[in-house]
Amino acid sequence: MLLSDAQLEGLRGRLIVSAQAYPGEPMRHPQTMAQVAASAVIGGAAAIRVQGLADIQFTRSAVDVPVIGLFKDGHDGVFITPTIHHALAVAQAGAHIVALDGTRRERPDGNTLLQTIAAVHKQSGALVMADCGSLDDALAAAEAGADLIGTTLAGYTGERNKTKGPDVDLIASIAQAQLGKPLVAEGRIHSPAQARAALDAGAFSVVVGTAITHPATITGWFDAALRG
Ligand SMILES: CC(=O)N[C@H](C=O)[C@@H](O)[C@H](O)[C@H](O)COP(=O)(O)O
Repeated sequence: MLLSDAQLEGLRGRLIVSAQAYPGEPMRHPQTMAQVAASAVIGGAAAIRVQGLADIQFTRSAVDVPVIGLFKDGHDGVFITPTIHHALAVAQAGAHIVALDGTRRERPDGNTLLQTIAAVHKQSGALVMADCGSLDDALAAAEAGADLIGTTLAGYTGERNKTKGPDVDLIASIAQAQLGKPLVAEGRIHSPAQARAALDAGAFSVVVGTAITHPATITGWFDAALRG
C-alpha cells in the first residue's frame, strides 16, 4: 500500500498508537483492536501500529490514517516480522509501513536485513520501519535501506539496558547521527511528558502502546500504587 511523501511528512512531531493484545488475552480479537485503533485516532493518533494479519486488515478498514503492520512469530530472538515471507504477508494485508526486526542478528530465513527490505520494496508498495535495539542497529538499518528507524527493541536485545521509561539516550544518539530517515521513538513511553521528551531528544514521531492500549498493565500500575 503506497504512502506518499506528504503522508509520511504528516507524521512529523505526531503520536502513533500501537494497539496490541497478547496471546490468550481477552482483547485479542482483530475487531477489538480495530476499535481501539479507531478510538486512538479520535484522540489524535496520526498513525496506528498493529500486530497480526487480521488486525492489519480490520484496522485498515476502521481508520483513515497510515497503518504500520507487523507480524510477531515467537517471543524471543528475531520475532518481529522475522522473515521475507512474514514481511510480504504484512504488506499484502494492507500495511502502509511494514515494521520488522531491524537488528544485526541472524534472521531465521537466512536473509540479510538488506535483502529483506529490498524484497518488500520490490514486491510491494510498502515502506519499511526497522525496529532497532541500538545505535549500531540504526546505522546498519539506514544503510540497508530502511525508510524509518524505530527504537522499538532498545532494552530487548542485550545491547542496551532496559530503562524504566524510554531510552532517551539512544533516541538522542540516533538523532545526532543524522541518518536522513525519520526516527520513531518507541518502547516504554508511559506518559505525555515522556512522549514530549522523546520528541525533544530528536525523534520524528513517537509510538505509545501499553500506556494507551493495554488495560491490564495500566490497571496493574494503579493497583500497585494503592497496595503500596
Ligand atoms: C519489544 C516488543 O515486542 N515490542 C512490541 C512491538 O511492537 C510491542 O509489544 C510494544 O507494545 C510496542 O513496541 C510499543 O511499546 P510500549 O508498549 O512499550 O509503548
